[in-house]
Amino acid sequence: MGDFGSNGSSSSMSILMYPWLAFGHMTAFLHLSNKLAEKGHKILFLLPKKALNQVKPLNLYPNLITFHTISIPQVKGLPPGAETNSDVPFFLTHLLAVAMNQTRPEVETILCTNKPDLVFYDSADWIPEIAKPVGAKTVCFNTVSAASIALTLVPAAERDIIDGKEMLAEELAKPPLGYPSSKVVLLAHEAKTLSFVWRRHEGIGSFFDGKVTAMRNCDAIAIRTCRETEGKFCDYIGSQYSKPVYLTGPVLPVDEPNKTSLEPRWADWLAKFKPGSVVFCAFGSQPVVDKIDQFQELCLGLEATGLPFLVALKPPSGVSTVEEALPEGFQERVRGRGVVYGGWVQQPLVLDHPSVGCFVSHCGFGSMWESLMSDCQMVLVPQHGEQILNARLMAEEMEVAVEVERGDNGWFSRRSLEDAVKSVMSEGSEVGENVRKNHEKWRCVLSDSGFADGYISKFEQNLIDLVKS
Ligand SMILES: O=c1ccn([C@@H]2O[C@H](COP(=O)(O)OP(=O)(O)O[C@H]3OC[C@@H](O)[C@H](O)[C@H]3O)[C@@H](O)[C@H]2O)c(=O)[nH]1
Ligand SMILES: [O-]c1cc(O)cc2[o+]c(-c3ccc(O)cc3)c(O[C@@H]3O[C@H](CO)[C@@H](O)[C@H](O)[C@H]3O)cc12
Repeated sequence: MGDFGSNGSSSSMSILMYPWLAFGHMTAFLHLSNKLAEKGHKILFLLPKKALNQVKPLNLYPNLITFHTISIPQVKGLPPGAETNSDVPFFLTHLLAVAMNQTRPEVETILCTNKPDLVFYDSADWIPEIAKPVGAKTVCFNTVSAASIALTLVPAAERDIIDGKEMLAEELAKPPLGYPSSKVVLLAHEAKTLSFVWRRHEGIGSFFDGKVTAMRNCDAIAIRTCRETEGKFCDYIGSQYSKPVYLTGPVLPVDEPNKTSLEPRWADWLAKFKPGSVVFCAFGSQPVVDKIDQFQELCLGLEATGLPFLVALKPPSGVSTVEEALPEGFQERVRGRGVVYGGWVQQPLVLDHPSVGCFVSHCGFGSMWESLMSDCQMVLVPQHGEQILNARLMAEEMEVAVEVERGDNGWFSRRSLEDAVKSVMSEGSEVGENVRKNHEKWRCVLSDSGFADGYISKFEQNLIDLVKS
């Protein structure tokens, strides 16, 4: 680890990063590490062994960013060998948090050995307790939208749970006092997906308790967002916690001159189609479409658009490959114009391909930024609370995307998917023109050369001041 860890002795800071064990989070922490390494700061990045191969290629500064693998203990109830939440069904996520808590002694040893100036974390709410004694300042870095934190993870959102009784959907949907938006909210049936937030688990309490502790005990809260899109939510969070909220801006990887190129199998396949004609669909790094019927509605909706499409999705629950989940006769019908792939594709590069004109996304926060920076039309199929809020931000506040309609049972149909895609892709569609125009405006603001750099420079200054304080 060389001379990592100066505890403020030079202008270059040493920073330890320990993100939540999920690719969406690790990727965002690594993008931020790249930005800080670009300014000469040293990073020690903790992550589980199995994640290393996927995350390592994103490291643009191997001389300044060092990976240190952490052993994730086997916790009863978790699938054997589980290390990230890609390995764990959603309802068992709390057990992964239990496993992460058990890494505390190992992290404490690393801290004592390295004595960094700063520690960045999001889920490991005990970090401040072990960082303070070694003189490190702590930053709780949130990779999700400020809106989703403001709605559920502030002290005013505390709920009384009586004897483990599940809360009613109406109760879950109620925004906390002073919440600054009437558009970025959830309908009652959507709010049911928030019940995990306040549910208590033996030994670790609730997700709410963990996040509020993480933000109460840090020296500063950081959020991967910008004032232009989420200023009022950031101010609300700052006032709820009475502490500084530093914004990093979008933190997207820059176009490197020698960056890796899109895998030839996708580049060649996409090149067969007209510019802007292909619909790309991906739902992030976690298995999200649980139900085989919804998976099939998605496929059939894309088929019905008549457009070429590339889908990169994990198989739904109950099957081990996407092929097993496809509707009958589907592959034969769409051969030559539609592909459903169960593996990982290079999403930012696919979005950048000239043939791709529409992105059907689950609206994870990483995907939201990537799609905003692209010139694709955007169709949103959010699955969980946080993604639904991101979708509301994009569709209702920014008016840059169209959200697929769902019935009262929360399900979408092939028809609603087809309609949403056609509404943004058909020539002369008023809705399509409106979102294209608004998206273009935002893309210009966000991709202005000084925009992201301005955020990172200000963020770096915030950190320097914090370390000196
Ligand atoms: O096939 C794929 C799928 C995904 N990806 C990448 O994986 C990342 C996925 O991140 P997202 O934030 O969109 O979505 P995830 O569902 O994985 O993340 C989850 O945790 C982090 C939160 O900020 C998200 O809101 C939450 O949904 C994106 O950067 C995307 O480009 C690929 O490169 N290829
Ligand atoms: O679904 C969510 C709804 C909501 O209003 C807020 C959140 O916040 C977070 C979050 C995560 C990390 C932070 O530092 C702050 C907030 C959510 O994170 C997701 O939680 C899932 C369940 O534990 C987890 O599987 C996923 O990896 C996280 O991204 C969700 C909501």
